[in-house]
Amino acid sequence: MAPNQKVIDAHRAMREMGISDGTTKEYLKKLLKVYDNNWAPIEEGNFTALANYIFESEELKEQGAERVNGVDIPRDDCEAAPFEGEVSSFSGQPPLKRPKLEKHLGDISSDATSTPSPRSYLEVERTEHSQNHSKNKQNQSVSAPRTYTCQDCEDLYRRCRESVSVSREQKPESRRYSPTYLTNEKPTAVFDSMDELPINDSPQFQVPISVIHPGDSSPVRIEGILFFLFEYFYRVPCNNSGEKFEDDGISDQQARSAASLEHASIQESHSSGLEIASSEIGKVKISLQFNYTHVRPDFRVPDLNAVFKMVEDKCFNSYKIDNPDFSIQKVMQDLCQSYLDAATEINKDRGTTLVNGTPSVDLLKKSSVQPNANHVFKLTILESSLKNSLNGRAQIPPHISTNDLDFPSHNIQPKGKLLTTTKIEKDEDIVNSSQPSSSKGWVVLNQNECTLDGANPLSLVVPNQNECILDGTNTFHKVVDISKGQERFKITVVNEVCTENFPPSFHYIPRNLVYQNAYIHFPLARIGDEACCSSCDGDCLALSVPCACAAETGGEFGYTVEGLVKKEFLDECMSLYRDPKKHSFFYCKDCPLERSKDENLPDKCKGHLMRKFIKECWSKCGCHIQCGNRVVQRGISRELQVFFTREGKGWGIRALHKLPRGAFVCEYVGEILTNSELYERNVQNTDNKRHTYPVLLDADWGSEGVLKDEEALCLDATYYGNVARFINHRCFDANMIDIPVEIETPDHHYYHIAFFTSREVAAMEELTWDYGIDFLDHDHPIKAFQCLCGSKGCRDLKPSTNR
Ligand SMILES: C[S@@+](CC[C@H](N)C(=O)[O-])C[C@H]1O[C@@H](n2cnc3c(N)ncnc32)[C@H](O)[C@@H]1O
Repeated sequence: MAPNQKVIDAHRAMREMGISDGTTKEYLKKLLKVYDNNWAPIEEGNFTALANYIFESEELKEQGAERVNGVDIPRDDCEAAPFEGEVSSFSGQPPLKRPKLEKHLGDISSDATSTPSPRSYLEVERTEHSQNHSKNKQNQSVSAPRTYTCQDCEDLYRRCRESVSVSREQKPESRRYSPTYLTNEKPTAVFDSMDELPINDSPQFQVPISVIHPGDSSPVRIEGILFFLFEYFYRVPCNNSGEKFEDDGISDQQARSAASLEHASIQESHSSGLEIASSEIGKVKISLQFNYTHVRPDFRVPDLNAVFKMVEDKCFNSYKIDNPDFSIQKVMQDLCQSYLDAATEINKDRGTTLVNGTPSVDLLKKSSVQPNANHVFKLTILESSLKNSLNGRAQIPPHISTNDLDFPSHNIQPKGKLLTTTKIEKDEDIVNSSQPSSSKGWVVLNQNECTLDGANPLSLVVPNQNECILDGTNTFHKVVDISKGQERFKITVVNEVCTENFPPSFHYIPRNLVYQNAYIHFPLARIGDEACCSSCDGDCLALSVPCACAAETGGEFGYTVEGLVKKEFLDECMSLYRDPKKHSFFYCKDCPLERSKDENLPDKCKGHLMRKFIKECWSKCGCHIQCGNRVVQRGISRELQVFFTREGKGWGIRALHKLPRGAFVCEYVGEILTNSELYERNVQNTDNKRHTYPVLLDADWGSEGVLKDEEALCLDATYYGNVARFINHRCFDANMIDIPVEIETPDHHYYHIAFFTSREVAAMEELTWDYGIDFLDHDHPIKAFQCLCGSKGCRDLKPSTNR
């Protein structure tokens, strides 16, 4: 049988990184098992997931054994490995009771309190996370280990990665080719504004297991961009001489048209380098230089715009940047400006100190560029500036902040790409494009011409990212990006009200993560042809007859071409909320919620409101990621801000710009827990003084028969969550509504909760949601907060001291 083309491609990509065919074969087999033979996540980003898997598995081997959460496991398949953290099923006190149905204006005197509520959103008083952690630990230590089977490979791989990420905290990261597909670990961004802040209650509990998100793509990495820049700078003239380009996403046509553009003379370039960007006042410059004595005779300096265009195309492909304003030139300018900012006035103004306190001038003297030596490119990058230019999706390479890291450097060879591993020393290279002395030509990003105070300013300096800005009165605080670069737009945090600088610590995650036992497994084989549109192409919304993915919404797509929820659909969803009696509730025969309260003697199901789902296209569909039926999976597309409310509700969120009705704001993201796990968590934390943030995923429990515990799920954003955890409650006329969205799986026990505006929302107006709390339910084990929503139809009729 002829070898599969994908297998060939995988081997080729790995070879380029110096990985032998034997090694590739070994790990590719394992990874295919992990992904149920789904090639899409493996192929993504030129087989990034495979490269990471190999590097990290090899790293583990070097440590002597593969370990899962600290426990040695057999190297081959990690089978039969017990691991810490498995907890036997919990039984004990009853868990949280669901709030009863909300009342609405005009219906306040109805008997709605006796009807069930669609959602649960509860407050509990808690103290530090650390208590939680220690209790969890105690609990785990007495639990029975579980035996692994092959079916657990995916989870196992993720757990293996967890142990890797733990060990990374103790030693520098190494040989990490690019960000992983499986993102269960703590984000590796260097500039971690929240982490830099003086918060001492950082959550310490077990890191949850990641869920692969359909919209995953490699985060933008600056060194990746620079590599592309080298590549195309050199390759344009190569093609001119008739050599064939390797296929890496840039078409021959593109390359040829770039190659045919006007070339400058090589001599000119050598004498001054080719300047590609500079800071505003021109003090910091980036130029491409090459040693013409070694370069091929056909080498001509290409037109820079053509090179930029090629790199941008490459970035669009590799990083799925969908910002039309993305520009390499802008990135490079920001790089220069950030270098200058970081090194000079800006840090002084902010009173921040550079992490590396060595004056850059001294460092530069040490590493001035030698004519024929390995040339290095060094810079200092401020996260905020770079992220701006990439619309918030940039990730500063982790090696910038660590010592002794290896990462593949890009040697340009006449015949195309060759990736080698270059040792990176602190205060040394960021990008080193030098090549072995036997090589014929090289292209270097060189900061030779940078001058600050007359000295060559080459240095690696990581500025403090605690960008809390304090005015004279100490009442205005601003955190640059609470999402730490994980969302397309940065999400600032401001307090114009008091001196509370920032919300209590939590881990920002842009997508849901499995905590432990939740059964989230999406074999593509489970998605039948009727539940996807494999024959579609491009944008499904442009079809004259809607495809199969519109079936869930009655044969019409839920979204308009502008990306808004359709009026009719939104109206229906809102009426379901406003007047739930008109719509059906379902009553489980064996309600998982009641079961989790008392397994032996569960109460009767109180009922769950059937919800209307939107179904988005996904991996098995043939359409493009930009298809109009993929809104939630593309993530936050509006500029949001976390701000301190004046009414006493704590932090809330708002949009910086006006939002039309039906606009997607954000998804409710948190850890995916089973109901028992949530119950356990709450029982353990009843004496603590912290809020919990659970939301049930019960929108379709009725259609499933009897749900097992691991299928009855909820989201908890207490420790891991996104910006949605700051959305405050409003009893009546909230300006957002939550709609269940099916993306990865037609099984509705796991789905996404997406917030859409229920009316036009003005810029800077607080975004609110009706949690569905029954403030009159005095039997509820957790006391509801005193509502300060201020709406005319506020359901909290308790006498208030604050209102
Ligand atoms: C999901 S959090 C919202 C963010 C929260 N304000 C914060 O500072 O982190 C839910 C908590 O916010 C507070 N909250 C939300 N809506 C409120 C309201 N209408 N009135 C008073 N407090 C509210 C309650 O303490 C509630 O438990």
